[in-house]
Order: sequence, then structure tokens, then C-alpha cells
Amino acid sequence: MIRIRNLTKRYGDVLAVDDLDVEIAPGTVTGFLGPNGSGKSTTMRIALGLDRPTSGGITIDDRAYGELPDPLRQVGALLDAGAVHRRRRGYDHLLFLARSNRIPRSRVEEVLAQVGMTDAAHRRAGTYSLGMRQRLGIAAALLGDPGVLIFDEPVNGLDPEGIRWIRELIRSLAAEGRTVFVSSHLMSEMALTADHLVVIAGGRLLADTTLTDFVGDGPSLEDVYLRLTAGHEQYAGGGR
Ligand SMILES: Nc1ncnc2c1ncn2[C@@H]1O[C@H](COP(=O)(O)OP(=O)(O)OP(=O)(O)O)[C@@H](O)[C@H]1O
Repeated sequence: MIRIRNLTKRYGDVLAVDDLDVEIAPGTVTGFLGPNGSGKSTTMRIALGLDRPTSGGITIDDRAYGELPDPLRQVGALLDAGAVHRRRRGYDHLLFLARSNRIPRSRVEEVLAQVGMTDAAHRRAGTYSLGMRQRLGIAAALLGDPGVLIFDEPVNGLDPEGIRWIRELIRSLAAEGRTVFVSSHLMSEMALTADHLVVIAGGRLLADTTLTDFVGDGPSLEDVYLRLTAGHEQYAGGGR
């Protein structure tokens, strides 16, 4: 369970997140949607202790990230798949993470198999394709077998096979009872992946509802989303 409580984040004059209050439930895939610059990544970074809230906060299983006894066992995240050092081998990257989080080496082999990277694990990350880097990032997220997973734009730049693979993985993680919080700009993909949607714009909550209720009688998720967020785009045409 992720609880976002009255979360506000300012960067100087920019109000990135504005009193956001929402709960992300276990056993479902919650899609996190919003125009560019609406505060999605900021919220996810705060959940992971990578940024500090101005006020309010986020708890994972009732604790702030910094208070989690074994963070990788409680929450796994994919924020930036390019984050692995190019000269480091995939296997060594995971082994380092496992050792520094008291996770047994056997988990490294398990997650590599789970993401289909067993054969590539001994190559340097610099030789990986985007899809392979994404899989390695997901392997890292799964290493501690966490109950909560946070994925920021996990399918960006992937080919159709990679997109389907991530969709099925995300759905299976939720089916196992985990809390899965995933941001995306791809509405057609979210329509296939999410059970629940949290939509924000300008850092404020616009919708917190099931996918079915959100789409309602509308023609598609994309149509309903664009109608709801119209006027909130940061870079809308016409130079507002
Ligand atoms: N470190 C920072 N310093 C200053 N402003 C920031 C910083 N990080 C984010 N912002 C601003 O906060 C706002 C929210 O940004 P954020 O990256 O959270 O949005 P987002 O919804 O993830 O956008 P996108 O969909 O484009 O990734 C934007 O106006 C952004 O410019």
C-alpha cells in the first residue's frame, strides 16, 4: 500500500505537486497519468526518498521510505533504465545491489531468469539495447521480492514484444497481490494494463477511479483523458 498524504512539493516558484492525497491499493495495477510536467516523476521520486516533500508525505506500508528497514524488500522501482554504469556487467550490478541489501545471491539468478536476461548477464551494460537495459532495471526492482513496485514510463522506447512482455509482467505482479504504481503517456497501453487510474495535472488530483468508471461511455481512454486534461498541458500550442 502506498499512501500519498497532502503532498506538496515546490521547486522555488514552481508548484510541482499541490496537496495530492491518494492511496494506491495492493493487488491492482494503478496507472498514474498526467500531461508533461504535471508532477508524476516528482511524486514517484518522493515515494522513493530521492526528493523531499515541502509538506505532507508518502508512506509505503505505513513508513516513509527513509524509515523502511530493508527498502529493496519493501519497494522496487524502475525510474531511469539508463542508470547502470556502462562498464558494469548486468550480473555484477545486481550482485552489488543484493549484497548491499542483504539479499541472497540466488535471487540474482532468479530475477535474471524472470526477465529473460540469464544469457546477457555477463555482458557489460554498455552493450545492452534499450529493451535489455529495461529488463535489467526490472530485475533490480524485483530483487528484494518487494510488495510494492513503482515504474516510471516502463515501456518508453520499447518494441511491441518488449511492451507486451512488460504489460504481462506488471499484470502478473498485481495478480500476486503486490501494489503496482505505473506512469505512462501511452493511453492505449494503459487501457490494457491498468485496473485503476490516478490522473493529475498541475500537481493536482483530477481523477482517482477504476479504469472502467473512468472510460464510462466514452469512446476510449485517450478521448476521456484528453477531455479531462484539456487546458492543463504545459506546452499547449498557441503560446498561452
Ligand atoms: N529538480 C527540479 N528543479 C526544478 N523544477 C523541477 C525539478 N523537478 C521537476 N521540476 C518541475 O516540477 C514540475 C513537475 O515535473 P515532473 O517531472 O514531476 O512532471 P512529470 O509529470 O513527471 O512530467 P513528464 O510527463 O514530462 O515526465 C515541472 O514543472 C518541472 O519542471
